[in-house]
Amino acid sequence: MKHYDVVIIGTGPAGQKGAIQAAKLGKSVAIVEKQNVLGGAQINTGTIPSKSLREAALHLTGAAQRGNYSGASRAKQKITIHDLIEISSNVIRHEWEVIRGQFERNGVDLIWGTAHFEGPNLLMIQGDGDSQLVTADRFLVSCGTRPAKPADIPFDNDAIFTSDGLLKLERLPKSMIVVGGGVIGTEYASIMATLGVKVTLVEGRHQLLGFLDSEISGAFMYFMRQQGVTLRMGEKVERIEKVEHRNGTVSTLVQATLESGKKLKAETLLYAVGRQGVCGAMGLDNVGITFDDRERLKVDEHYQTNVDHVYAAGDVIGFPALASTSMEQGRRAIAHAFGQDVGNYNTDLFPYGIYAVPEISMVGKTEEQLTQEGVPYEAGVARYEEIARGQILGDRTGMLKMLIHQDSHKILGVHCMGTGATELVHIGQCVMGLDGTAEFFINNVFNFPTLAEAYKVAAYNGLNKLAHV
Ligand SMILES: Cc1cc2nc3c(=O)[nH]c(=O)nc-3n(C[C@H](O)[C@H](O)[C@H](O)COP(=O)(O)OP(=O)(O)OC[C@H]3O[C@@H](n4cnc5c(N)ncnc54)[C@H](O)[C@@H]3O)c2cc1C
Ligand SMILES: NC(=O)c1ccc[n+]([C@@H]2O[C@H](COP(=O)([O-])OP(=O)(O)OC[C@H]3O[C@@H](n4cnc5c(N)ncnc54)[C@H](O)[C@@H]3O)[C@@H](O)[C@H]2O)c1
Repeated sequence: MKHYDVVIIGTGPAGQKGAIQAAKLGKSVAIVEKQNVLGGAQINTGTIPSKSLREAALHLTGAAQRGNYSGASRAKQKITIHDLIEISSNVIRHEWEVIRGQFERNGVDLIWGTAHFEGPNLLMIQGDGDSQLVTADRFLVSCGTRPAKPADIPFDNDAIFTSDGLLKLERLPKSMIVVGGGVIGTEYASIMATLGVKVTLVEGRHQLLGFLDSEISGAFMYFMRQQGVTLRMGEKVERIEKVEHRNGTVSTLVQATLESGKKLKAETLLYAVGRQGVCGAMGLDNVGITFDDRERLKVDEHYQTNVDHVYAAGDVIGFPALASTSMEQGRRAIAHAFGQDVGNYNTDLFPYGIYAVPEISMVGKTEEQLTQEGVPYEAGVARYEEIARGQILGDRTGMLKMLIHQDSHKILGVHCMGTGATELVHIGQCVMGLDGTAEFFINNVFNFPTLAEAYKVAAYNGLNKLAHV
């Protein structure tokens, strides 16, 4: 039986970074994966495929340049699902090679199979036809989550599907009901609308992406409607079924019945109301670790569970459940497990990137939070239509808002929507992390023409308003 310093369960972003960190510390490390592919949801069903699909949709429909070239920049008249999936498959294949190469170069043992704890330090790995036992001093549980799939919904991966099933569609549908206006629902609803699919989005709350600054989420809802998406806000789906539809010929449609009694019909339905844990089947009771009703593990600030030698990171520990945060959690968990100090960790400066159409990103506080906390601030706003690069790109709708402390002029939050928002936000994040003020943007020269000029314009705008206070 082989013994390791640490065994990691799951090759998603948390597991990958944990494994490499352990190897860099000179530890013997094995990583276990139950699927027949590397990379977890990040590479295979979540982040990478959805972002590749978005890029393909923007390119093939010409939507990215629509402001300047109207319909003329459409790269392909009839877009098929194959066109959309092709780029995604290439990126995924490349990512598998990158991860495999990193494991090989760093001496990480990759074991294919499903991990199950048989005792506090003993793991059974059930492979395809064979099984093996390994022991380790420490463990990192980074097994991720799966889409929530209530038993009363007739999922068939053809007409009714989760975000995993959407990637296996054989054709681009004419219409789609999207249930859930969280990040997955809004990203896919806006991507599908860009592709010309008639989308109805049903969300139980009255605001999409409620954690965003309300000016941004309000503007985003406006743009969604402009793209033709029907938003059914404050409505809950009660029942989902397939029904016969007679319109000359007989076809089958999906029908969603809302609590309000409304019935919606479409060719397809994407169910995106959150994710469910998978650690329940891992034998954690043999180690003395408990989990909640959504199979999430509780950890302390070092990602240590209630059993000292078992750490957990990534989606399995719940919020914020992002690839970006999972990577850092995995690295930090392993560093702590082996007594390595990794310094400060400013969780207040996590950025959020929403890859919808248009793209949205934020870091720091929203206007609503600052008002509630009684922090005096001013908002400096720049619109892409007054930024030369925004004009060149043909993005007439983008904006960047910087929240500036009224007295110290420190940056308290950055909220951005439009081309490049998810990249642009990091400039603000750096200035915030280094305790900078709005004057930084005035007193430094930026490349021109760039979207980064929006920071300068927003700083001028905010400071000018403050000059009158
Ligand atoms: C549609 C979609 C889009 C997303 N977009 C973004 C985005 O744009 N940006 C972002 O930051 N995040 C995004 N996310 C979230 C991101 O994908 C997850 O936060 C991230 O993948 C979680 O990483 P993880 O390492 O915790 O787990 P996962 O990536 O879920 O990996 C867990 C791995 O563990 C394996 N495993 C589970 N149980 C066992 C077992 N018993 N034995 C062996 N192996 C096991 C699984 O097979 C899996 O490969 C998106 C998610 C979805 C679904
Ligand atoms: N760009 C990104 O960072 C990104 C992209 C996609 C996914 N993710 C991650 O994936 C995870 C899952 O995302 P998600 O969107 O599935 O979950 P979510 O929990 O973020 O959103 C689910 C939404 O569905 C609504 N809802 C629940 N039941 C409903 C019903 N019966 N009828 C109508 N609406 C209902 C909820 O009010 C909520 O707004 C999140 O943790 C997210 O962080 C991140």
